[in-house]
Amino acid sequence: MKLEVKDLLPDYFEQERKTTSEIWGKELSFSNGDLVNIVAPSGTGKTSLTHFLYKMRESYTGTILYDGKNLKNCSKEDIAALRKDHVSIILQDMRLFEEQTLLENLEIKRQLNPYHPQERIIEMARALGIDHRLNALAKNCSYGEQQRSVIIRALLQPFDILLMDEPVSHLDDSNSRKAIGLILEEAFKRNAAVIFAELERAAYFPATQLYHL
Ligand SMILES: Nc1ncnc2c1ncn2[C@@H]1O[C@H](COP(=O)(O)OP(=O)(O)OP(=O)(O)O)[C@@H](O)[C@H]1O
Repeated sequence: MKLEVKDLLPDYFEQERKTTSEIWGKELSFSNGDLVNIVAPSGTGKTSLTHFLYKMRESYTGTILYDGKNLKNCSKEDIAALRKDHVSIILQDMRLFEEQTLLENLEIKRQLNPYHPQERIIEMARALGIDHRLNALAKNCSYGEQQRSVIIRALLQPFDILLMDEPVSHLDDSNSRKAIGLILEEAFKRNAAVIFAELERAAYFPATQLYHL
C-alpha cells in the first residue's frame, strides 16, 4: 500500500510552518517496508498528523492519498475497510474498555479480524512483561501496563501501515526497547510500513527515513 501526503497543513497552523517543517507543505510517499521516524517536539502537530492520517479529523488543507484514493473522499465503508485490513494505530489516548480485563480488551480486538491465534496474545504479553496482569481490569492497570496492551492490540490485526503517536511515552528505556522490538517483529511479518512520531529521535528504531515535523 502507498500513502502519499501532499502540501498538508492543519487549518490552525500559520503558512510559515511549511517553510520550517520537513512534513507540512511537502510531498512525501510511504510504502510497505518503510520505517519512518518523525521527530516532533511538543506543539509541532504530531497528534494532529496522526489523527489526519487515520481520518479521525479533517481540519487540514492539502491531500492524503491511500493507493491513490483521497482520504477526504472515502466513505464510511471505505474507512472501515482501510482500518480493518490496512492501517493500524497506536494513539496516545488509549481507549481501553475500563471495565474489561486487559485480556478481554485484546480478545475483543483479535476476534474482529483474526490475524493471530489467541495464544499469541499471551506470548506478546509475556514478551512485554504484562502476562501476569492480563486478568486485571484495565481501569486498575498502570499507564505503562495499559500502554503495552494498546501496543499488543494494534498488532492483532493485519496492516500495511502502522501509525504510532508516542507509543512508548509511559515506558522506561528497557520496556520501550522491548515494545519497539515486538512492533518491528510484527511489522516485518507483514512487510508493513511503520510511521513513528516521537518527541526525540528514538535510537533503538532503525529508521529508513527521518523527518522533522
Ligand atoms: N482543533 C484545534 N484547533 C486549534 N488548535 C489546535 C487544534 N488541535 C491542536 N491544536 C494546536 O496545534 C498545536 C499542535 O497540537 P498537537 O496536539 O497536534 O501537537 P503535538 O505535537 O502532538 O503536541 P504534544 O507533543 O504536546 O502532544 C498545539 O499548539 C495545539 O494547541
